[in-house]
Amino acid sequence: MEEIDLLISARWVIPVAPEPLVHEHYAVAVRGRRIVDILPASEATRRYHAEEHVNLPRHALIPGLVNAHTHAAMTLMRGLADDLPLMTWLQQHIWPAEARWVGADFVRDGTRLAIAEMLRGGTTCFNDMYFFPEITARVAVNLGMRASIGMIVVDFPSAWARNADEYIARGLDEVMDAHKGEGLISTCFAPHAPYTVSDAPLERIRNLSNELERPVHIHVHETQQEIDDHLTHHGVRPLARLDALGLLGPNLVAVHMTQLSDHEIALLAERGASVVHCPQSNLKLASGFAPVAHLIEAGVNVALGTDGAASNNDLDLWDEMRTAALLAKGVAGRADALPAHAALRMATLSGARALGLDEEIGSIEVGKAADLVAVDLGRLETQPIYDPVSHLVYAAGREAVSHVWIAGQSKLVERELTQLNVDELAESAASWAMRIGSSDRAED
Ligand SMILES: CSC[C@H]1O[C@@H](n2cnc3c(O)ncnc32)[C@H](O)[C@@H]1O
Ligand SMILES: [Zn+2]
Repeated sequence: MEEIDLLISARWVIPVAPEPLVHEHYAVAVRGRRIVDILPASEATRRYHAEEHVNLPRHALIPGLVNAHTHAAMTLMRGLADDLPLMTWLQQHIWPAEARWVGADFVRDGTRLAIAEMLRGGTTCFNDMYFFPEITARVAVNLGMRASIGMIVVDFPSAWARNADEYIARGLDEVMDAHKGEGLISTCFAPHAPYTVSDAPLERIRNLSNELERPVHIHVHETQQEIDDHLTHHGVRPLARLDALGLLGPNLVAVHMTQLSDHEIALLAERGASVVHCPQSNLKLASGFAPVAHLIEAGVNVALGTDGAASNNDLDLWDEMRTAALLAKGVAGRADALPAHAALRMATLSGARALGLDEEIGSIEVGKAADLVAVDLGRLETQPIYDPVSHLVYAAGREAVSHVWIAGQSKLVERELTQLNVDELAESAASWAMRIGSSDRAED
Protein backbone atom coordinates (compact mmCIF):
# COMPACT_ATOMS: atom_id res chain seq x y z
CA MET A 1 0.00 0.00 0.00
CA GLU A 2 1.26 3.49 -0.87
CA GLU A 3 0.91 6.26 1.69
CA ILE A 4 -1.03 9.36 0.68
CA ASP A 5 -2.55 12.24 2.61
CA LEU A 6 -6.03 12.31 1.12
CA LEU A 7 -8.24 10.04 -0.93
CA ILE A 8 -11.51 11.43 -2.27
CA SER A 9 -13.91 8.87 -3.73
CA ALA A 10 -16.86 10.29 -5.62
CA ARG A 11 -19.78 9.07 -7.67
CA TRP A 12 -18.49 11.18 -10.55
CA VAL A 13 -15.08 12.71 -11.18
CA ILE A 14 -15.25 15.35 -13.90
CA PRO A 15 -11.68 16.31 -14.79
CA VAL A 16 -12.61 18.98 -17.42
CA ALA A 17 -9.52 18.00 -19.39
CA PRO A 18 -9.63 15.85 -21.36
CA GLU A 19 -13.18 16.85 -22.29
CA PRO A 20 -15.89 15.53 -22.20
CA LEU A 21 -14.72 12.75 -19.90
CA VAL A 22 -16.88 11.84 -16.89
CA HIS A 23 -15.55 9.06 -14.65
CA GLU A 24 -18.06 7.12 -12.54
CA HIS A 25 -17.16 5.68 -9.11
CA TYR A 26 -13.69 7.17 -9.27
CA ALA A 27 -11.19 8.49 -6.76
CA VAL A 28 -8.55 11.20 -6.62
CA ALA A 29 -5.40 10.56 -4.60
CA VAL A 30 -3.59 13.55 -3.08
CA ARG A 31 -0.12 13.72 -1.59
CA GLY A 32 0.84 17.06 -0.06
CA ARG A 33 -0.46 19.78 -2.37
CA ARG A 34 -0.77 17.68 -5.51
CA ILE A 35 -2.95 15.14 -7.27
CA VAL A 36 -0.95 11.93 -7.60
CA ASP A 37 -3.53 9.57 -9.11
CA ILE A 38 -7.01 9.39 -10.63
CA LEU A 39 -8.36 5.87 -10.71
CA PRO A 40 -11.43 3.67 -10.11
CA ALA A 41 -12.51 3.93 -6.45
CA SER A 42 -12.31 0.16 -5.88
CA GLU A 43 -8.70 0.08 -7.11
CA ALA A 44 -7.79 3.18 -5.08
CA THR A 45 -8.67 1.57 -1.75
CA ARG A 46 -6.50 -1.43 -2.62
CA ARG A 47 -3.53 0.67 -3.77
CA TYR A 48 -3.47 3.53 -1.27
CA HIS A 49 -3.43 3.97 2.47
CA ALA A 50 -4.77 7.48 3.06
CA GLU A 51 -4.41 9.58 6.17
CA GLU A 52 -7.94 10.79 5.37
CA HIS A 53 -10.51 9.14 3.12
CA VAL A 54 -13.54 11.23 2.11
CA ASN A 55 -16.32 9.24 0.52
CA LEU A 56 -18.82 11.22 -1.53
CA PRO A 57 -21.39 8.76 -2.90
CA ARG A 58 -23.84 11.30 -4.39
CA HIS A 59 -21.32 13.89 -5.49
CA ALA A 60 -19.51 15.18 -8.52
CA LEU A 61 -15.87 16.11 -7.94
CA ILE A 62 -14.71 18.93 -10.20
CA PRO A 63 -11.71 21.26 -10.39
CA GLY A 64 -12.03 24.39 -8.25
CA LEU A 65 -13.71 27.28 -10.07
CA VAL A 66 -11.58 30.22 -11.19
CA ASN A 67 -13.13 33.68 -10.90
CA ALA A 68 -11.09 35.43 -13.60
CA HIS A 69 -12.25 38.97 -12.77
CA THR A 70 -13.39 40.45 -9.50
CA HIS A 71 -12.87 43.29 -7.04
CA ALA A 72 -13.10 41.19 -3.87
CA ALA A 73 -13.35 43.93 -1.26
CA MET A 74 -16.34 45.45 -3.05
CA THR A 75 -18.54 42.90 -1.22
CA LEU A 76 -18.90 45.72 1.33
CA MET A 77 -20.62 47.80 -1.39
CA ARG A 78 -23.07 45.07 -2.36
CA GLY A 79 -26.41 46.73 -3.11
CA LEU A 80 -25.10 50.26 -2.49
CA ALA A 81 -26.05 51.53 -5.96
CA ASP A 82 -28.30 49.43 -8.18
CA ASP A 83 -30.14 49.82 -11.48
CA LEU A 84 -27.73 52.35 -12.99
CA PRO A 85 -25.66 52.37 -16.18
CA LEU A 86 -21.91 51.88 -15.83
CA MET A 87 -20.62 55.46 -15.87
CA THR A 88 -23.36 56.86 -13.59
CA TRP A 89 -22.80 53.95 -11.22
CA LEU A 90 -19.02 54.45 -11.21
CA GLN A 91 -18.69 58.23 -11.31
CA GLN A 92 -21.61 59.28 -9.12
CA HIS A 93 -21.76 56.43 -6.61
CA ILE A 94 -18.85 53.98 -6.48
CA TRP A 95 -15.84 56.26 -6.92
CA PRO A 96 -17.13 58.79 -4.34
CA ALA A 97 -17.83 55.91 -1.90
CA GLU A 98 -14.36 54.47 -2.54
CA ALA A 99 -12.73 57.88 -1.99
CA ARG A 100 -14.55 58.12 1.35
CA TRP A 101 -14.23 54.56 2.66
CA VAL A 102 -11.51 52.49 1.03
CA GLY A 103 -8.49 51.87 3.22
CA ALA A 104 -6.59 48.87 4.57
CA ASP A 105 -9.38 47.89 7.03
CA PHE A 106 -12.08 48.09 4.37
CA VAL A 107 -10.05 45.90 2.01
CA ARG A 108 -9.21 43.41 4.78
CA ASP A 109 -12.84 42.99 5.90
CA GLY A 110 -14.30 43.07 2.39
CA THR A 111 -11.83 40.50 1.12
CA ARG A 112 -12.49 38.15 4.05
CA LEU A 113 -16.20 38.34 3.30
CA ALA A 114 -15.53 37.75 -0.41
CA ILE A 115 -13.31 34.74 0.22
CA ALA A 116 -15.92 33.17 2.50
CA GLU A 117 -18.58 33.67 -0.18
CA MET A 118 -16.33 32.35 -2.93
CA LEU A 119 -15.30 29.25 -0.96
CA ARG A 120 -18.92 28.44 -0.15
CA GLY A 121 -19.57 28.65 -3.88
CA GLY A 122 -16.70 26.41 -4.96
CA THR A 123 -14.35 29.16 -6.17
CA THR A 124 -10.77 28.30 -5.28
CA CYS A 125 -8.92 31.03 -7.18
CA PHE A 126 -9.77 34.66 -7.90
CA ASN A 127 -8.16 37.28 -10.09
CA ASP A 128 -8.43 40.58 -8.24
CA MET A 129 -8.18 44.25 -9.19
CA TYR A 130 -8.53 46.59 -6.23
CA PHE A 131 -6.89 49.21 -4.04
CA PHE A 132 -4.55 48.00 -1.24
CA PRO A 133 -3.72 44.80 -3.16
CA GLU A 134 -1.05 43.87 -0.60
CA ILE A 135 -3.85 43.54 1.97
CA THR A 136 -5.91 41.36 -0.40
CA ALA A 137 -2.83 39.16 -0.86
CA ARG A 138 -2.21 38.93 2.90
CA VAL A 139 -5.81 37.93 3.61
CA ALA A 140 -5.68 35.30 0.84
CA VAL A 141 -2.39 33.87 2.18
CA ASN A 142 -3.75 33.73 5.74
CA LEU A 143 -6.85 31.88 4.59
CA GLY A 144 -5.02 29.57 2.17
CA MET A 145 -6.99 30.96 -0.78
CA ARG A 146 -5.41 30.98 -4.22
CA ALA A 147 -5.36 34.45 -5.79
CA SER A 148 -3.93 36.36 -8.70
CA ILE A 149 -3.36 39.84 -7.32
CA GLY A 150 -3.54 42.84 -9.60
CA MET A 151 -0.85 45.51 -9.46
CA ILE A 152 -3.38 48.24 -10.08
CA VAL A 153 -2.76 51.42 -12.06
CA VAL A 154 -5.05 54.43 -12.67
CA ASP A 155 -4.19 58.01 -13.55
CA PHE A 156 -6.15 59.43 -10.60
CA PRO A 157 -4.93 59.49 -6.98
CA SER A 158 -6.44 57.28 -4.30
CA ALA A 159 -5.78 56.43 -0.66
CA TRP A 160 -3.26 53.90 -1.98
CA ALA A 161 -1.16 55.91 -4.44
CA ARG A 162 -0.83 59.46 -5.79
CA ASN A 163 -0.03 58.81 -9.45
CA ALA A 164 0.65 56.08 -11.99
CA ASP A 165 4.36 55.85 -11.11
CA GLU A 166 3.54 55.30 -7.46
CA TYR A 167 0.91 52.66 -8.29
CA ILE A 168 3.48 50.78 -10.36
CA ALA A 169 6.25 51.12 -7.77
CA ARG A 170 4.06 49.95 -4.88
CA GLY A 171 2.68 47.09 -6.98
CA LEU A 172 6.15 45.80 -7.88
CA ASP A 173 7.44 46.16 -4.35
CA GLU A 174 4.52 45.26 -2.07
CA VAL A 175 2.61 42.86 -4.29
CA MET A 176 5.00 41.13 -6.69
CA ASP A 177 8.34 41.10 -4.84
CA ALA A 178 6.75 40.62 -1.42
CA HIS A 179 4.93 37.46 -2.57
CA LYS A 180 7.62 35.77 -4.66
CA GLY A 181 7.73 32.12 -3.65
CA GLU A 182 4.28 32.30 -2.04
CA GLY A 183 2.71 29.26 -3.73
CA LEU A 184 -0.91 30.43 -3.71
CA ILE A 185 -0.25 33.97 -4.88
CA SER A 186 0.48 35.00 -8.43
CA THR A 187 0.56 38.56 -9.68
CA CYS A 188 -0.47 40.46 -12.77
CA PHE A 189 -0.54 44.07 -13.94
CA ALA A 190 -3.98 45.60 -13.59
CA PRO A 191 -4.35 48.95 -15.35
CA HIS A 192 -8.02 49.83 -14.75
CA ALA A 193 -9.19 50.67 -18.30
CA PRO A 194 -8.10 52.48 -21.48
CA TYR A 195 -10.18 55.50 -20.36
CA THR A 196 -8.44 55.85 -16.97
CA VAL A 197 -4.81 55.05 -17.84
CA SER A 198 -2.78 57.17 -20.23
CA ASP A 199 -0.21 56.05 -22.78
CA ALA A 200 2.97 56.49 -20.71
CA PRO A 201 1.98 54.11 -17.87
CA LEU A 202 0.50 51.66 -20.39
CA GLU A 203 3.86 51.63 -22.21
CA ARG A 204 5.69 50.96 -18.95
CA ILE A 205 3.25 48.17 -18.16
CA ARG A 206 3.83 46.64 -21.62
CA ASN A 207 7.60 46.60 -21.04
CA LEU A 208 7.30 45.23 -17.50
CA SER A 209 4.76 42.59 -18.49
CA ASN A 210 7.03 41.34 -21.30
CA GLU A 211 10.10 41.39 -19.09
CA LEU A 212 8.48 39.79 -16.04
CA GLU A 213 6.08 37.53 -17.99
CA ARG A 214 2.98 38.71 -16.20
CA PRO A 215 -0.59 39.00 -17.50
CA VAL A 216 -2.14 42.44 -18.04
CA HIS A 217 -5.66 42.46 -16.59
CA ILE A 218 -7.78 45.38 -17.83
CA HIS A 219 -11.45 46.36 -18.41
CA VAL A 220 -11.87 46.88 -22.19
CA HIS A 221 -14.86 47.61 -24.43
CA GLU A 222 -17.30 47.35 -21.56
CA THR A 223 -19.91 49.64 -23.17
CA GLN A 224 -20.64 51.38 -26.45
CA GLN A 225 -20.21 54.69 -24.62
CA GLU A 226 -16.63 53.73 -23.74
CA ILE A 227 -15.93 53.23 -27.45
CA ASP A 228 -17.64 56.48 -28.50
CA ASP A 229 -15.81 58.55 -25.85
CA HIS A 230 -12.51 56.90 -26.73
CA LEU A 231 -13.01 57.69 -30.43
CA THR A 232 -13.62 61.32 -29.45
CA HIS A 233 -10.49 61.56 -27.27
CA HIS A 234 -8.04 59.27 -29.08
CA GLY A 235 -9.45 58.93 -32.60
CA VAL A 236 -9.42 55.11 -32.39
CA ARG A 237 -11.30 52.37 -30.55
CA PRO A 238 -9.77 51.27 -27.19
CA LEU A 239 -8.57 47.89 -28.50
CA ALA A 240 -6.84 49.59 -31.45
CA ARG A 241 -5.03 51.89 -29.01
CA LEU A 242 -3.94 48.94 -26.86
CA ASP A 243 -2.71 47.27 -30.04
CA ALA A 244 -0.77 50.35 -31.11
CA LEU A 245 0.80 50.42 -27.63
CA GLY A 246 1.91 46.80 -28.05
CA LEU A 247 -0.39 45.39 -25.38
CA LEU A 248 -2.51 43.13 -27.57
CA GLY A 249 -0.71 39.81 -27.12
CA PRO A 250 -0.86 36.55 -25.14
CA ASN A 251 -0.46 38.40 -21.82
CA LEU A 252 -3.62 40.47 -22.33
CA VAL A 253 -6.61 39.54 -20.15
CA ALA A 254 -9.35 41.75 -21.55
CA VAL A 255 -12.40 41.95 -19.30
CA HIS A 256 -15.95 42.48 -20.66
CA MET A 257 -15.48 42.96 -24.42
CA THR A 258 -19.17 43.49 -25.10
CA GLN A 259 -18.50 45.50 -28.29
CA LEU A 260 -16.40 43.63 -30.86
CA SER A 261 -16.21 43.71 -34.65
CA ASP A 262 -15.31 40.57 -36.63
CA HIS A 263 -11.91 42.12 -37.28
CA GLU A 264 -11.30 42.64 -33.54
CA ILE A 265 -12.33 39.04 -32.78
CA ALA A 266 -9.87 37.75 -35.40
CA LEU A 267 -7.13 40.01 -34.00
CA LEU A 268 -7.68 38.76 -30.43
CA ALA A 269 -7.44 35.17 -31.70
CA GLU A 270 -4.34 35.85 -33.79
CA ARG A 271 -2.53 37.51 -30.88
CA GLY A 272 -3.49 34.83 -28.33
CA ALA A 273 -5.21 37.24 -25.92
CA SER A 274 -7.77 36.05 -23.35
CA VAL A 275 -11.21 37.53 -22.75
CA VAL A 276 -13.03 37.43 -19.40
CA HIS A 277 -16.79 37.31 -19.82
CA CYS A 278 -18.83 38.79 -16.94
CA PRO A 279 -22.40 38.22 -18.13
CA GLN A 280 -24.29 39.19 -14.98
CA SER A 281 -22.44 42.46 -14.44
CA ASN A 282 -22.91 43.28 -18.14
CA LEU A 283 -26.63 42.57 -17.88
CA LYS A 284 -27.13 44.50 -14.65
CA LEU A 285 -25.32 47.61 -15.88
CA ALA A 286 -26.95 47.18 -19.31
CA SER A 287 -23.46 47.24 -20.83
CA GLY A 288 -24.08 44.81 -23.69
CA PHE A 289 -23.42 41.18 -24.62
CA ALA A 290 -20.02 39.70 -25.35
CA PRO A 291 -20.08 37.57 -28.54
CA VAL A 292 -18.87 34.52 -26.65
CA ALA A 293 -19.71 31.87 -29.25
CA HIS A 294 -17.88 33.81 -31.98
CA LEU A 295 -14.87 34.35 -29.74
CA ILE A 296 -14.61 30.65 -28.89
CA GLU A 297 -15.14 29.61 -32.54
CA ALA A 298 -12.35 31.99 -33.53
CA GLY A 299 -10.07 30.27 -30.99
CA VAL A 300 -10.00 32.96 -28.29
CA ASN A 301 -9.57 31.73 -24.72
CA VAL A 302 -12.71 32.93 -22.89
CA ALA A 303 -12.80 32.79 -19.08
CA LEU A 304 -15.57 33.74 -16.65
CA GLY A 305 -15.70 36.41 -13.96
CA THR A 306 -18.28 37.77 -11.58
CA ASP A 307 -16.90 41.35 -11.51
CA GLY A 308 -17.36 42.97 -8.09
CA ALA A 309 -20.32 42.39 -5.78
CA ALA A 310 -21.33 46.03 -6.27
CA SER A 311 -22.32 45.33 -9.89
CA ASN A 312 -23.41 41.69 -9.85
CA ASN A 313 -24.40 41.51 -6.84
CA ASP A 314 -22.78 38.25 -5.80
CA LEU A 315 -19.59 36.28 -6.36
CA ASP A 316 -21.39 33.17 -7.59
CA LEU A 317 -19.70 31.47 -10.53
CA TRP A 318 -22.48 28.84 -10.82
CA ASP A 319 -24.94 31.55 -11.65
CA GLU A 320 -22.39 33.06 -14.01
CA MET A 321 -21.90 29.71 -15.80
CA ARG A 322 -25.62 29.29 -16.27
CA THR A 323 -26.13 32.89 -17.41
CA ALA A 324 -23.19 32.58 -19.83
CA ALA A 325 -24.59 29.38 -21.33
CA LEU A 326 -28.11 30.81 -21.70
CA LEU A 327 -27.04 34.23 -22.93
CA ALA A 328 -24.68 32.78 -25.55
CA LYS A 329 -27.61 30.83 -27.01
CA GLY A 330 -29.75 33.97 -27.09
CA VAL A 331 -27.02 36.14 -28.62
CA ALA A 332 -25.97 33.58 -31.24
CA GLY A 333 -29.53 32.38 -31.91
CA ARG A 334 -28.30 28.82 -31.57
CA ALA A 335 -29.07 26.38 -28.76
CA ASP A 336 -25.65 24.76 -29.11
CA ALA A 337 -23.74 28.07 -28.95
CA LEU A 338 -22.29 27.30 -25.49
CA PRO A 339 -22.96 23.74 -24.28
CA ALA A 340 -22.71 22.76 -20.61
CA HIS A 341 -19.20 21.27 -20.90
CA ALA A 342 -17.93 24.47 -22.55
CA ALA A 343 -19.43 26.62 -19.78
CA LEU A 344 -17.74 24.45 -17.12
CA ARG A 345 -14.45 24.71 -18.98
CA MET A 346 -14.75 28.52 -19.09
CA ALA A 347 -15.20 28.58 -15.29
CA THR A 348 -12.16 26.35 -14.69
CA LEU A 349 -9.41 25.64 -17.22
CA SER A 350 -9.95 28.72 -19.40
CA GLY A 351 -9.74 30.93 -16.29
CA ALA A 352 -6.51 29.20 -15.27
CA ARG A 353 -5.11 29.71 -18.78
CA ALA A 354 -5.97 33.42 -18.80
CA LEU A 355 -4.01 33.84 -15.55
CA GLY A 356 -1.05 31.78 -16.78
CA LEU A 357 -1.87 29.10 -14.21
CA ASP A 358 -3.04 26.25 -16.44
CA GLU A 359 0.00 24.10 -15.65
CA GLU A 360 -0.99 24.29 -11.98
CA ILE A 361 -4.80 24.39 -11.75
CA GLY A 362 -8.03 24.33 -13.79
CA SER A 363 -8.46 20.58 -14.31
CA ILE A 364 -8.13 17.35 -12.35
CA GLU A 365 -4.91 15.95 -13.73
CA VAL A 366 -2.00 14.12 -12.14
CA GLY A 367 0.69 16.61 -11.09
CA LYS A 368 -1.68 19.57 -10.77
CA ALA A 369 -2.51 21.18 -7.45
CA ALA A 370 -5.38 19.54 -5.56
CA ASP A 371 -7.86 22.43 -5.89
CA LEU A 372 -11.04 20.39 -5.80
CA VAL A 373 -14.75 20.94 -5.26
CA ALA A 374 -17.46 18.41 -4.41
CA VAL A 375 -21.01 19.12 -5.50
CA ASP A 376 -23.86 17.19 -3.91
CA LEU A 377 -26.11 16.05 -6.75
CA GLY A 378 -28.22 13.91 -4.41
CA ARG A 379 -30.60 16.74 -3.57
CA LEU A 380 -34.18 16.71 -4.80
CA GLU A 381 -33.54 19.71 -7.05
CA THR A 382 -31.08 17.70 -9.14
CA GLN A 383 -33.15 14.51 -9.65
CA PRO A 384 -33.13 12.51 -11.82
CA ILE A 385 -29.60 12.48 -13.21
CA TYR A 386 -28.92 11.67 -16.86
CA ASP A 387 -25.84 13.84 -17.23
CA PRO A 388 -24.06 15.31 -14.19
CA VAL A 389 -22.41 18.07 -16.27
CA SER A 390 -25.82 19.23 -17.44
CA HIS A 391 -26.91 19.53 -13.80
CA LEU A 392 -23.77 21.42 -12.79
CA VAL A 393 -24.56 24.15 -15.32
CA TYR A 394 -28.33 24.14 -15.69
CA ALA A 395 -29.80 22.81 -12.41
CA ALA A 396 -27.40 22.91 -9.45
CA GLY A 397 -26.35 26.08 -7.63
CA ARG A 398 -23.69 27.12 -5.16
CA GLU A 399 -25.79 25.72 -2.27
CA ALA A 400 -24.92 22.24 -3.58
CA VAL A 401 -21.18 22.77 -3.01
CA SER A 402 -20.36 20.54 -0.04
CA HIS A 403 -16.54 20.31 0.15
CA VAL A 404 -13.65 22.45 -1.07
CA TRP A 405 -9.90 21.80 -1.02
CA ILE A 406 -7.14 24.17 -2.08
CA ALA A 407 -3.68 22.68 -2.61
CA GLY A 408 -4.90 19.63 -0.70
CA GLN A 409 -6.03 21.65 2.33
CA SER A 410 -9.65 21.43 3.40
CA LYS A 411 -11.51 24.77 3.22
CA LEU A 412 -15.17 23.67 3.36
CA VAL A 413 -16.56 20.50 4.94
CA GLU A 414 -20.28 19.71 4.62
CA ARG A 415 -20.74 23.45 3.84
CA GLU A 416 -18.90 24.56 7.01
CA LEU A 417 -15.94 26.87 6.46
CA THR A 418 -12.87 25.49 8.20
CA GLN A 419 -11.18 28.86 8.94
CA LEU A 420 -13.86 31.52 8.95
CA ASN A 421 -16.78 32.24 11.23
CA VAL A 422 -19.88 33.31 9.30
CA ASP A 423 -21.43 35.14 12.28
CA GLU A 424 -18.31 37.28 12.71
CA LEU A 425 -18.23 38.04 8.99
CA ALA A 426 -21.89 39.06 9.00
CA GLU A 427 -21.33 41.29 12.04
CA SER A 428 -18.36 42.99 10.40
CA ALA A 429 -20.34 43.54 7.16
CA ALA A 430 -23.27 44.97 9.10
CA SER A 431 -20.99 47.36 10.94
CA TRP A 432 -19.53 48.66 7.63
CA ALA A 433 -23.05 48.99 6.20
CA MET A 434 -24.11 51.10 9.20
CA ARG A 435 -21.26 53.53 8.55
CA ILE A 436 -21.42 53.61 4.74
CA GLY A 437 -25.23 53.64 4.60
CA SER A 438 -25.64 56.43 7.12
CA SER A 439 -23.16 58.70 5.30
CA ASP A 440 -24.85 57.88 1.97
CA ARG A 441 -28.24 58.91 3.44
CA ALA A 442 -26.76 62.06 5.00
CA GLU A 443 -25.52 63.17 1.56
CA ASP A 444 -28.99 62.79 -0.04
C1 LIG B 1 -8.34 50.51 -9.67
S1 LIG B 1 -9.17 49.46 -8.63
C2 LIG B 1 -10.54 48.89 -9.60
C3 LIG B 1 -11.58 49.94 -9.88
O1 LIG B 1 -12.51 49.37 -10.77
C4 LIG B 1 -13.79 49.77 -10.42
N1 LIG B 1 -14.80 48.90 -11.03
C5 LIG B 1 -15.53 47.95 -10.48
N2 LIG B 1 -16.32 47.37 -11.40
C6 LIG B 1 -16.05 47.98 -12.58
C7 LIG B 1 -16.52 47.84 -13.88
O2 LIG B 1 -17.44 46.94 -14.21
N3 LIG B 1 -16.04 48.63 -14.84
C8 LIG B 1 -15.12 49.58 -14.55
N4 LIG B 1 -14.62 49.77 -13.31
C9 LIG B 1 -15.10 48.97 -12.34
C10 LIG B 1 -13.74 49.74 -8.92
O3 LIG B 1 -14.82 50.41 -8.35
C11 LIG B 1 -12.38 50.36 -8.67
O4 LIG B 1 -12.47 51.75 -8.64
ZN1 LIG C 1 -14.49 44.98 -13.00
